Amino acid sequence: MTEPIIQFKHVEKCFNDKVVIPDLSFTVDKGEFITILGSSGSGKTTTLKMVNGLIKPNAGEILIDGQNINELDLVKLRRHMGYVVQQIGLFPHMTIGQNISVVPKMLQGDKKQIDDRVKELLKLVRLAPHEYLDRYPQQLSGGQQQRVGVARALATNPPYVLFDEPFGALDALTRLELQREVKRIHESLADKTFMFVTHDINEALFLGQRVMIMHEGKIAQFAAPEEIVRHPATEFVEQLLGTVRQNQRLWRQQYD
Ligand SMILES: Nc1ncnc2c1ncn2[C@@H]1O[C@H](COP(=O)(O)OP(=O)(O)OP(=O)(O)O)[C@@H](O)[C@H]1O
Repeated sequence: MTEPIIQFKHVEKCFNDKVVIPDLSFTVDKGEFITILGSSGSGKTTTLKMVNGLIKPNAGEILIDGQNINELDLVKLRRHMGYVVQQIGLFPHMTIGQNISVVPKMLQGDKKQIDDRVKELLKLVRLAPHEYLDRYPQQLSGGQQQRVGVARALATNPPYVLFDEPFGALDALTRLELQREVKRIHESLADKTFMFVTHDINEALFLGQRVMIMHEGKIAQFAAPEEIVRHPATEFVEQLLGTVRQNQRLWRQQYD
């Protein structure tokens, strides 16, 4: 049974009188992994930031677990939403263990429980605790830092995790490795809702159980990857898919 957990109803967002999102409606179900794909400036980050209340819409309704976001305590809401971004922002003077435990320490006092949780999270993102717990962020590679970012986002066991282009700055192989990890983590943690913004079509189709394709602030298509590939709903979606096909063709011409 599907259970709506994030709902946008006729949401509009303007910046300085310019309408960026004219009329956005969609529903995400509990436990889904949604990717949001679109060209630069199509409104992906704005949409994600409206989910955790960092940006307020000008009109329309946003419901989180059935409750209007305007009626929620935004500080509490954000503690229930992990957030992973490209500039992950680890505190340089804190160890990896301390970085992951910042918010859990604010919320509860039990040191032993928090220490155990941090170790469990490091294992989940495949960083051996005995090796990484006491290191400082600058002693980690970019990919390892992003793993810490994912662990930190999961530290309070949030029901939702939002990702904004988290792997955009990583090399192709590290990126692929982390995509697999995030997919595995989502599968291993029951009922967590993931929303993941990317402009990489391969990443979007690989990770998303459903992919929301945005174009100029509107949804061009919101469907399972197979459906998008088989039945692109608009010319824009066709063009996006065309970029993958073109790459495949070039690859074959050059090397087959
Ligand atoms: N704080 C702001 N003030 C004014 N305009 C903004 C602001 N934030 C975003 N915009 C504009 O809103 C539009 C959508 O921006 P958004 O960051 O949501 O796009 P995006 O799809 O995430 O793009 P990208 O892939 O480049 O990050 C853009 O035209 C952008 O210039």
